[in-house]
Amino acid sequence: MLQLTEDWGEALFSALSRAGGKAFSNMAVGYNNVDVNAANKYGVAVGNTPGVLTETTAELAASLSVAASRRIVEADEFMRAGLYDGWLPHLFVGNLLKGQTVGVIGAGRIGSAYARMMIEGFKMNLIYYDLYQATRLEKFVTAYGEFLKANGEQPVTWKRAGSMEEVLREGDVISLHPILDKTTYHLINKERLSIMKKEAILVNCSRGPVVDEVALVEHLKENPMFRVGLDVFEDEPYMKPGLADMKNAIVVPHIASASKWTREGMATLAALNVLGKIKGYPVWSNPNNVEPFLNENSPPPAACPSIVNAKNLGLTASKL
Ligand SMILES: NC(=O)C1=CN([C@@H]2O[C@H](COP(=O)(O)OP(=O)(O)OC[C@H]3O[C@@H](n4cnc5c(N)ncnc54)[C@H](O)[C@@H]3O)[C@@H](O)[C@H]2O)C=CC1
Ligand SMILES: O=C(O)C(=O)CO
Repeated sequence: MLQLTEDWGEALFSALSRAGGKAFSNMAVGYNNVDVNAANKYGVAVGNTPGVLTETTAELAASLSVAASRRIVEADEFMRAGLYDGWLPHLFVGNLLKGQTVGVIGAGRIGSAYARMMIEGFKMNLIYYDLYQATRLEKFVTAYGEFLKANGEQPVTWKRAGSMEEVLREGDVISLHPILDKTTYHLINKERLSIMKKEAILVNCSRGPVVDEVALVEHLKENPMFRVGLDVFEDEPYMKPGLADMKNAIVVPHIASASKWTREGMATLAALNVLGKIKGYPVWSNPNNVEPFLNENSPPPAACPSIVNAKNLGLTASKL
């Protein structure tokens, strides 16, 4: 069972295979640290831990969105420094979320859960970009909009953007939730930052290299009302020079999945991936529904919860 901080490629899979190893599991849903082709070559099953991180990670993204919008960290530092002198009309004025547009790039499990939180919680309108249509999310926003309208409130709306640039231009708060691969490396760069609104909020709880962090530091310097909330960094555990000095950046150390329930669930799924393969179990048919593996009152199904290269290795799917 491995951490997402370890890079697994040809040399390690070859060594694992020579030692008789047949299975490996990341204790993470993202597996950009794993060379799956190399694992395929040596016949090693690669597990991950989907589903148990969804709400916890989305909640941190929502927390960063609110904290950045309302300048909570700056205000906290000001208070602790003994600088508060009494109420002032212009003290830490931030952005109202209600009625604004939330942009989501990568509307998969976490991106969709985050979108719902911002829509239900703050009545924001949605614009999203993904390679695939997020049908369930669209249906939810439509139904919620109708509910609000029936109650005499302004309905929320959704739009699937034809390009990422459309989201960047229109979003007031934009949260990044794609996987990291070569299509999403430096997805947010100097040019794309320049088309965002001057007072936009950018949140990244996906992977650090999705954002060109050097370009981001420059952008933060030039646009003091542009704010970011970052859980992940290009060269973890380090930050690019200058980022730590920026008042308009909130930075936390890759804690988006750090709730007790989630971390226990991740450990359980990772262990069951490996154990299941050793026992010769088939692969669970729906890795988006891993609840049956997490019930403390009944034994887990006789299956590996999530093996990402099951098809490549010709592993059988569970009929459960
Ligand atoms: N900060 C943290 O602690 C955590 C970070 N993560 C990161 O979040 C990622 C997403 O996790 P899930 O939502 O569970 O995965 P998911 O697979 O459900 O969602 C990823 C979405 O990104 C979309 N996508 C892929 N390439 C894209 C592109 N070029 N442009 C736009 N969208 C694209 C996919 O179509 C998919 O809908 C993970 O791969 C991981 O890297 C996940 C959990 C915790
Ligand atoms: O599961 C992941 O991808 C993580 O980043 C864990 O925090």
